[in-house]
Amino acid sequence: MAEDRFNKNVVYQKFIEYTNAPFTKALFTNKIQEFMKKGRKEGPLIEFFLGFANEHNIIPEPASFAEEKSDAKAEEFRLKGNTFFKYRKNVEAIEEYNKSACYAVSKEKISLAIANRSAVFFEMRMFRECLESIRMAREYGYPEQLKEKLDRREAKCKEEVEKQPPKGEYFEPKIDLPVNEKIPFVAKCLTLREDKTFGRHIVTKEKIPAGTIIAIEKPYCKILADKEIYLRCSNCTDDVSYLLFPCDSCTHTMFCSKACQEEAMRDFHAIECPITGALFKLLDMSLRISFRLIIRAFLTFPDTETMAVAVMKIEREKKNVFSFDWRQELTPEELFTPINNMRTSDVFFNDYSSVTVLCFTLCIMEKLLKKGSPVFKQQYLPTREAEEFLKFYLFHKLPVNVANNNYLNGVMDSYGNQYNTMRGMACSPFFSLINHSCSPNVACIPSKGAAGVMSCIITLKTIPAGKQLFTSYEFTHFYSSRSQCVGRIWRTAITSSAKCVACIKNYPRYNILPSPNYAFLQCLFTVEDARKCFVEVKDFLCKNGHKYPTVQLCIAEEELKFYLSVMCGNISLTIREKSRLMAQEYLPAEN
Ligand SMILES: C[S@@+](CC[C@H](N)C(=O)[O-])C[C@H]1O[C@@H](n2cnc3c(N)ncnc32)[C@H](O)[C@@H]1O
Repeated sequence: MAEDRFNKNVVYQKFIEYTNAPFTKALFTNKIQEFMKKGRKEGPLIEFFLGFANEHNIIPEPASFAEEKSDAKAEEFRLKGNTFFKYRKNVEAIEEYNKSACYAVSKEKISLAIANRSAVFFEMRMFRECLESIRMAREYGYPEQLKEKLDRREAKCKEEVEKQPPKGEYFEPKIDLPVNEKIPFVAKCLTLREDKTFGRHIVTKEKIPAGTIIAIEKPYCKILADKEIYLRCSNCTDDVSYLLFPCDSCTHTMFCSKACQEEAMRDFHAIECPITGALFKLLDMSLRISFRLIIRAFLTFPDTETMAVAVMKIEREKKNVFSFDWRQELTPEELFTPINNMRTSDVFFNDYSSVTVLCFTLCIMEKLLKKGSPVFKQQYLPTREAEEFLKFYLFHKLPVNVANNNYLNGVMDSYGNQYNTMRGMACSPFFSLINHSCSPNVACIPSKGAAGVMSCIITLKTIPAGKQLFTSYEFTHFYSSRSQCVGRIWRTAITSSAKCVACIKNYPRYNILPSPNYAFLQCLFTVEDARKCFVEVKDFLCKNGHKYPTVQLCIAEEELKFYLSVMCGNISLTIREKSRLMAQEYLPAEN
């Protein structure tokens, strides 16, 4: 993805050059200061930035990022996949084959790519997955003259499946405490409070022991990490690379079922499809989920005028997740209400660089929607007033959206790096009410439920009655320094006066966990092993929590998340394959 990073930088780099050049810097500073002084009239500021971007031709046309499907390109990716496969780089091979299917125009090329994918699953001894890919290759019209090869693979696969134990069941977490009557996905003892220091926040009315599952929530919106787009379903984010088939129109989107494809079309993809190339090249993951939240906001309403009126009412009423009875089916507008009413600190708008980045991002997104997505333009931008509304909505909601997302998958490796295991980001109405601390007492682990990926919230520490819940938005004190907490204005907008106990008490930094590499060990644990370890670690945290912070307790908190993650089947193909190779190298042969 180095190429993508470069492209993202090209646009931002151009802006940054102007921001730092003496003459334009003075111009920018002047405009931003004016905005800060004059009771925050954002109109002139937005117009200034949009005019500037236009005049200096900073943002390329969205169409220039579009990548046409082409059988020739598809063949290139398939051959690249073959090379990876030859050198046993299996996950990379699957990625290339899926990419090949995405770029292919003809059904035959799609079927060839998918048939090659089945060969990789065979090699990885994932026979059930291999059979799924064979079935799909046939559906796409695998050529008759090559049929024999596929038939042979299928027959061998069926033999192997017979020999394999049935697929292990994953643990479907349940809330460990009595649940809120009206919000069955949240424990009853959790309640919403609000004050000047913390804004809205969640407090427990009763003591909760460490290792307790306190909420299991369906995210309102999710997005895949860049590196996952040819390995996971764009809609449900599940790790089902053997089931993926391409979007009919764009080259960056795959689905695992017709149901997911339809849901994605309804929720975001009809708008995003013509600009997927630009989205990946211009926006990082946290901005992409913010963009998707904007799209979902519009799609909640038939037109911009209706939306503008509804948003005013929604903001006046200030409803949140606790304002609804979730036992009933909520309307799209009701589901959207707590999301629209998410908040971030106002200090964001007092910071020169945050406002500058916000304005750059607004310019990019406005252009993507206005020039790149005909469906959006036709439905939501028919008049000047509608265009104005979009700009204001972007300006006010982008900082909020960015501050209210969380990573999906938080198991760190031994260097405190969670990117290895990251599937993407999510935004959920209840979890977005939990404030940040570098010494968190809760964490969110993705789990699988009947309705797709869920955010499972678990306590890491015993929380006394009356105390607030905190999660870590980025790093904890044991991986990173204090300055990384208070300095993260763009993401959290936390002022130095905000109460983060780890920062106030200057909790120590331990840096590295002792295990060789957590992420890659996941596969060596069975669900049963993980469950046993989970109980032991939970017990350790409950008995020793009062001694916090110690290195053992910090490790135990990471372990708790790790074991729950294994129990929930949160093991990506990349990690599974790395663990398989590690096991081949280090463990005695089976026979
Ligand atoms: C995910 S929301 C948390 C809920 C938020 N307090 C509210 O009122 O909706 C993130 C925002 O909460 C605020 N926040 C988060 N952690 C905080 C803390 N430790 N102290 C004070 N404010 C915090 C910041 O404004 C941040 O942008």
